Amino acid sequence: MHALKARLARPEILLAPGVYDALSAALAEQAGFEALYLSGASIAYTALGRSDVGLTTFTEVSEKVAQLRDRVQVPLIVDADTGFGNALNTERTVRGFERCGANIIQLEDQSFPKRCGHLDGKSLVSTQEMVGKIKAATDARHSTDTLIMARTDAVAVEGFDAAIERAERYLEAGADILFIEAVRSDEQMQIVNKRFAGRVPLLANMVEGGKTPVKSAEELQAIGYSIAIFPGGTVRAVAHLLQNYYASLKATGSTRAFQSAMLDFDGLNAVIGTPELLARGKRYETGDKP
Ligand SMILES: C[C@](O)(C(=O)O)[C@H](CC(=O)O)C(=O)O
Repeated sequence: MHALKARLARPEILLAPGVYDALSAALAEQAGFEALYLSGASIAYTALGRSDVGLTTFTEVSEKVAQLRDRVQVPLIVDADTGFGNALNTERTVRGFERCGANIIQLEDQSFPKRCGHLDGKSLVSTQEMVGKIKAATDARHSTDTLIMARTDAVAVEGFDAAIERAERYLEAGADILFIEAVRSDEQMQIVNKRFAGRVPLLANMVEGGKTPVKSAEELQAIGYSIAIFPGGTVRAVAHLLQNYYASLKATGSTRAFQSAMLDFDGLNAVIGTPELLARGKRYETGDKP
C-alpha cells in the first residue's frame, strides 16, 4: 500500500496545518507536521488580499503547489476548490496539481464561483454533476497513490441528511477521502463518524470562529476522524502579528520595540537554510563534490 494510504489507515489522526506559500510550508515542516494543507482560502487571503470567494485560478494554485513541492518533502493536501469548472476542468486540475506534486486533491460540490464553506449564501451543483467530477478526477490522475478527497458543502444548503446522502454517493463514485464541510455540532460530528468512519478516512476542518466546534486533534481522533486541518488559522495568526508589527513600527519609527517578537537576520537565514544553500553554490563554483 502507498505510504499515505497506509498512514491514513493507522488509528492516529493526521494533523495538517494550513500553509499558503513555500516559507509557511517550510516552517510547518520544520515544526514536525507529517502533512500540510495548501488552503485555497489562505492563498486568496495572502496572494490577493481578498476573501475566499472563487477568485483564485488553476494556474495560480498550480504555481503554489510547485513552489511548495520544491521546498518541502511532506505530503501535500491541496485544495482544488470546485476543480475550477466542470468535469473537464477537473481533469485538467487533477493532472496539473498531481504533476506539480499534490498528494491529496480536494474537490467540492459548490457551484462556481465558490465561497468559503463557513460563509453564508453558498450554492451547489447537482449530486450527478459532482459524481461526474469525482469520476473525472479518479480517471485523470496518473497514479492511484494520488488521493481524491470529496467535500460536500450541503449541510448549509440542503441540510445535514442531504449532506450525508451526497457523501454516500461521492464515496460510491470513487472518492478516497470524505470531507463533510461545516458540520454544526458535536452531535453531527458523531453521526458522520458513525456512518463513515472505518469505511473511508474522514477529514475535520477547524475554522476558528467558523460554524464547526473547534476541537483538538486528539478529540477529533476520539470521534473517529482520520485527518484534522487547521487551514486558515495560519493566516489569522500572521495577520494579527503583522497588525502589531506595523503598528509598532509606525508608532515608534523603529523595529527595536518589536525585536523580541521577531527573528533577526541570522535567525531567518537559518530557518530558510541560507548557509547550506551558499555552501552548495560554492562547491559548484569550485568544482568540489556537492
Ligand atoms: C478549507 C477551506 O476551503 C480552505 O480554503 O482552506 C476553507 C477554510 C477557511 O476559509 O478558513 C473553508 O471553506 O472551510
